[in-house]
Amino acid sequence: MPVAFAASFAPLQRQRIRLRATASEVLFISKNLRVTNVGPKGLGVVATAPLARGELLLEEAPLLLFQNQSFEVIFGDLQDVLIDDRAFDLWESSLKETVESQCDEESAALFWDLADTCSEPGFKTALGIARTNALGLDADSAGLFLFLSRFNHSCQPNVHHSWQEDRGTQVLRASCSIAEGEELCISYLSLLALCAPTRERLGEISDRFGFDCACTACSAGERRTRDSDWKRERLSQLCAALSQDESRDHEKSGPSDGIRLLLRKRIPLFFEVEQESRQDVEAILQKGPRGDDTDTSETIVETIDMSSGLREAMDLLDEELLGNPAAQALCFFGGFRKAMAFGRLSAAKSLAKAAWNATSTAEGVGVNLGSAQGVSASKLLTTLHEVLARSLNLMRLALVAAPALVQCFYIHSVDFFSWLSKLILVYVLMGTVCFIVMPDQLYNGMGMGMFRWAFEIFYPEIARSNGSLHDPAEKAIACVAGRRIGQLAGMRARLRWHGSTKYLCLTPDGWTVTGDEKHACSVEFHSVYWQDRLVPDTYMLRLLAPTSDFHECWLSFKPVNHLRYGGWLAAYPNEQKASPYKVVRDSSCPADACKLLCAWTNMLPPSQRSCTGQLLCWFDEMSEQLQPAIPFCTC
Ligand SMILES: C[S@@+](CC[C@H](N)C(=O)[O-])C[C@H]1O[C@@H](n2cnc3c(N)ncnc32)[C@H](O)[C@@H]1O
Repeated sequence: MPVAFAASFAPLQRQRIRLRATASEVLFISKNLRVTNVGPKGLGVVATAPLARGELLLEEAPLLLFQNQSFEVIFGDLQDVLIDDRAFDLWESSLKETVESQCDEESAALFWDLADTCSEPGFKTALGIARTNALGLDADSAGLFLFLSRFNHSCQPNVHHSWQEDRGTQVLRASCSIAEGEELCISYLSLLALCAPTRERLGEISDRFGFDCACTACSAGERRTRDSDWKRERLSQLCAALSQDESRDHEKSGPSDGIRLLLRKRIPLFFEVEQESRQDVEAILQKGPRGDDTDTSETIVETIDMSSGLREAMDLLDEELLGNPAAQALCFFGGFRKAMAFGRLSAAKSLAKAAWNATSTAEGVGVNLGSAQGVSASKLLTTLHEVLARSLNLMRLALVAAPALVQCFYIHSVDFFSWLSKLILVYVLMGTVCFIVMPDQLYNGMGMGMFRWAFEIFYPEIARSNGSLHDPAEKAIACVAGRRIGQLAGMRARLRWHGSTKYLCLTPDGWTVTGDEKHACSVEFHSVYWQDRLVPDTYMLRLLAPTSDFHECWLSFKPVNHLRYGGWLAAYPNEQKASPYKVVRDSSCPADACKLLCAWTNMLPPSQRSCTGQLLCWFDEMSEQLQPAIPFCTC
């Protein structure tokens, strides 16, 4: 029944979070991309300005989602049904009807404009367009994206695409530096399939996508192709060895930090170059690399130490896959797991960091905090809290000013020094009472960084703040978006002043202002290290404001002067000039918000930098349905 079939093509609902208010499903698009004719491949996307490695290029939600039966029929095991004319017609009209009835006019027109290399030349079918352009999202679903569909394939891709399930979008980032005028290509194949020899890749692309790949890697000369095939095979052996289960390594070789490569019997390239070494090579192939006769199986085993294996893998990745960060992340992650299994903690730590950095470059790991919407009870609480918080601020101000004011009445009746000493005494007493009664507000909200030592003695949990990575025994763990405050690195958020609908926005000249949601910029959390140690709960904030010249600059705080709290926020192109921010959730925060404190300003010498400071703004916890991001690339 066509109706039942139609229901299987579920066009995605409109995304709640939009970076650009357009009618299409494109949430972000770099202004440095252009769709143009790229020769025999048809249309393609080229860079109109140099692009940096890791730069965000596109974020797009699918126009159509193929799942369950529709996926199986068009891309999966049930494709055979389409050989039957009647079944083909039913599916074709069902997909057509879905496009026409459920997509807006502009999107439908763009859909019909997409390439169709599966149907007869000069004739387009909806199924042909879907097959030519849809991209696998996971093992049993695929999506059709209007802009992403213009990216051609390359076996040496310079753009990495990742499906970010929590946001329901494909995110594209440059995987290497890209020059102006260069074509931007993604890989339609998995990273593993990219390591196959050229002939196998060409076969797979032809079988699965119906075209002959004309990328630079596949159309290189015979010699270059052989060299490349050899390197890719070596790369896949290294990757396989790195991702192999560590427990098996232990069984075979006892605890060591070596990795065992299982080499297929093959004639390596140098064999053809150095004819005279033929006998040596044959001997090795017969007896294994060390010349022992123990391994008589089909494979040859080579054991190399992990660090040289990793270095070799990185070199090969640079040569063959332009230093693909997603592949790097997989290798580093494999290395990390091995290092953990071998008990090499410091190596594991740096490998985990390398894996995380590579993943951030490839995928910009993160989720968008968005704003908590539509819950009227929580809105009411928020408003109440806001009223209370403001009244409390007024009371604090009155309390701080009262002794000085009262004392002023007596200034004429006593000598100045006894008047001053009384005033100081009153303030010391007040400070002590506050230190006992409301220490967290005093420490976090009033810039008491210089008294950190006192807080560390009496209130270590406040000085450290909650949610820290460094105290696994901690009971009350503060979370934002389901993540501990110490683990926000890679996350993206939009900052909203608590209790208002005003967001952090950027002016064209790089200053921050408050504005409505439509103009809000996002920030990306980056961990802060001081003398190679992670500073707990503290992050550098990278601004994502694609339409501004200050896109991907760093948020920095500039105080008015040393005497007054307060200052300006601005975007700095240079990370060194930016200030870190500490995320805090203490008893003064309402249930759905955290505080963001400027952790230190660069005006202070490092020895005096503290983790407390000016209260800048609050940011809302994300709404429940968004999940934390996947920490490592899954390719
Ligand atoms: C998703 S579309 C890419 C955009 C398409 N070139 C266009 O004009 O809209 C996929 C089609 O582009 C062409 N294509 C993509 N990558 C190619 C490559 N490496 N070599 C040859 N053709 C390619 C093939 O015709 C393929 O079916």
